[in-house]
Amino acid sequence: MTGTVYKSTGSWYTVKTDNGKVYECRIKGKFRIKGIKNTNPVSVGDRVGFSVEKNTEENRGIIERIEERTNYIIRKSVNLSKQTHIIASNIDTVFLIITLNNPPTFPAFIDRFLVTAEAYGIKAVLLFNKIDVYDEEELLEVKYLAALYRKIGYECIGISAKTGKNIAKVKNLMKDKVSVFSGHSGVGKSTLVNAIEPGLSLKTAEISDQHQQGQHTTTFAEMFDLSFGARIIDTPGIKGFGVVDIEKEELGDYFPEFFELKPMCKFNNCLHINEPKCAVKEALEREEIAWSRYKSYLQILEGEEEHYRKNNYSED
Ligand SMILES: Nc1nc2c(ncn2[C@@H]2O[C@H](COP(=O)(O)OP(=O)(O)OP(=O)(O)O)[C@@H](O)[C@H]2O)c(=O)[nH]1
Ligand SMILES: [Zn+2]
Repeated sequence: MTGTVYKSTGSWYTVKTDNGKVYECRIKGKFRIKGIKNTNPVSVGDRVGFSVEKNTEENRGIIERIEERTNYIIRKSVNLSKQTHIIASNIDTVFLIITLNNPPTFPAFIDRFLVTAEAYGIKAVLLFNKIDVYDEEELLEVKYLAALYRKIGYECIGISAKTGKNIAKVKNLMKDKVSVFSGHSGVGKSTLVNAIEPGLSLKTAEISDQHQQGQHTTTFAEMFDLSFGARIIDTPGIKGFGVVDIEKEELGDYFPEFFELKPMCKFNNCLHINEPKCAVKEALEREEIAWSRYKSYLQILEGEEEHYRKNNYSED
């Protein structure tokens, strides 16, 4: 039998077949995937092959194999074993919910999030929430930001989880896909999920300082079926949508508008800092690339973790 892992509690995995039949499965013996040093061999979102256990309670199974993952998001282990914990796998879209204020979501944070999504190979969509309360000036800022990120290739939608504005568009993007919702605490994740699927309440967690990641919370990701053929993975207690180690040389590749220009840089290993004839810096001077993006790039490159709570627009 084959199915998808909907829930994992450490030793038991809830697996749903394509016909909707649910099995509680275990793993037999040491079950390891080659090349991955992780604490959990099977994660929510995995497609698995399993056998139904005979002579036991009904709907029990043993997982025998995992299909290759298209992607997965991770958390570093809290102890120093250098192991990683796979939070979830096979994600189609990750939605970042953004508000200008109450709470503020700064471009540096958005950029860090997008870099992570690029590194993971997951499509990212930006949702600007609470547009019902913005004044004209704030709406202009949303428009500006949306235009900035659309130009790079990211889908952007202004929404109101409260009034229902553009929620149908979000649902459309989610149909037949597996989605994850992220954003700071208070941006409206719970309200949005409830607008999308009334009655479903998730324990959606804040994306927060990576410094707080050490504060271990023993909660587990879980996948939910929605009424319109979409699926959501809820990641409660997981601070951050994961941490990826990115080499300095590859960071620019996760800024799509930089990556596109890289072949035109004089040096093929150009870091776009002080190198001569750098196509990225030239585009920056012509204002074809946003300065806020370049600032975020330099900050990530320098490993300045603190900056994502500051506003890269302010003149400093
Ligand atoms: N005006 C307005 N308020 C909203 C909207 N969406 C959410 N809110 C309000 O924003 C506050 C926070 O919303 P939540 O849905 O609890 O935010 P959350 O992201 O789930 O927060 P955490 O659970 O802390 O992660 C609540 O008071 C909501 O009523 C919106 O579109 N417009
Ligand atoms: Zn360059």
